[in-house]
Amino acid sequence: MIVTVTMNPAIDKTVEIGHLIPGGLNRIHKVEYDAGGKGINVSKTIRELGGGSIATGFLAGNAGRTIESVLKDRGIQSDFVWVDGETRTNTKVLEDNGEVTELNEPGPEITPDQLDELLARLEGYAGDGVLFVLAGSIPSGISIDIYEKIIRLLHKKGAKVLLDADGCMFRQALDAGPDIIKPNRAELEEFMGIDYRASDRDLLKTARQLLGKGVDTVAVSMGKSGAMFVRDGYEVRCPALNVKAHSTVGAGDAMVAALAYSFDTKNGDENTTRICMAASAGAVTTIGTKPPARELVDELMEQVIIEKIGE
Ligand SMILES: Nc1ncnc2c1ncn2[C@@H]1O[C@H](COP(=O)(O)OP(=O)(O)OP(=O)(O)O)[C@@H](O)[C@H]1O
Ligand SMILES: O=P(O)(O)OC[C@@]1(O)O[C@H](CO)[C@@H](O)[C@@H]1O
Repeated sequence: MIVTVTMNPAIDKTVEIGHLIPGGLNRIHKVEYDAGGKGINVSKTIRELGGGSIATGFLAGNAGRTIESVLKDRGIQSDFVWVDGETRTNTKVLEDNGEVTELNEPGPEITPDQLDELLARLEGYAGDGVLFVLAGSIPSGISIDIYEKIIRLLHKKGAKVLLDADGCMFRQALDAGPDIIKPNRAELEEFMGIDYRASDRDLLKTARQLLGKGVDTVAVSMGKSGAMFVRDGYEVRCPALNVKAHSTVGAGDAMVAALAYSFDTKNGDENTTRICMAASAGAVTTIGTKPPARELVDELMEQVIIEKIGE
């Protein structure tokens, strides 16, 4: 069983404009709305891949009701804690050259009781064979060590955790030894404390260090430069697939979904790598943060090139 946890869901409003003029009048020629937030995107992609998950986290207001109904229409079970206020709307400004400017809102305020309610629900789902996906930012009212706390809580119950978080939350959560992580290049560079572009060798070295902290699998996503997958006895790098990019937002979530789906279906290392590369490339071809279709993922899996790395 997979449970996705989105503490801070969002309606993603993708607006397409020719070229963004900061400080000027920008006319939008297309608008697209999606039920988003990282864990929710993961649930949507798992569904497309043919798997199932329970989506949980916090929802609020009309935007929250819209998200809940989108999930229902897609056949995704949801169990959110309802809070006051309004789930955020995140605006993604997509220019003709493919560049995306993201304007992400902070999200509603969460009270200690509401957080306790979510933790109780997570504990209720936890057990052997259950994978929790903790993904994305946290709304106000919640401290940055929350992912660390949740990982410890879930591990006590025998569950596994896939973490996709950035900054301090990523660093702090590592102390609890998440089982699978998917940092992108920038997140890993920040973790390494470097302000230059890390080489593959640097990234590999850091990924190996993370394995030493109790992490079982590290997937480093590197945008159009591809990805690296590192676990004990399996170290590979894959160039990105050649696809017609529309919006890269959510590509990382599709990779997380493929990792979770692979864990749940006990896919081997090579198949996991293939489906991760294919699902993430497929997500790049879709409008807004829509998941890639399974048929496309199957086609793209054939094109994945897996290069062994390591010394
Ligand atoms: N232009 C592209 N062409 C092909 N594949 C791509 C492209 N951009 C991203 N990908 C695929 O998607 C994966 C994830 O991308 P990226 O590293 O940008 O994730 P991310 O930063 O976590 O994204 P997000 O937070 O927006 O979901 C890459 O490892 C790659 O496989
Ligand atoms: O503000 P966060 O939680 O870090 O990221 C939220 C978000 O940008 O992530 C998804 C894409 O990965 C979008 O659906 C959503 O708007």
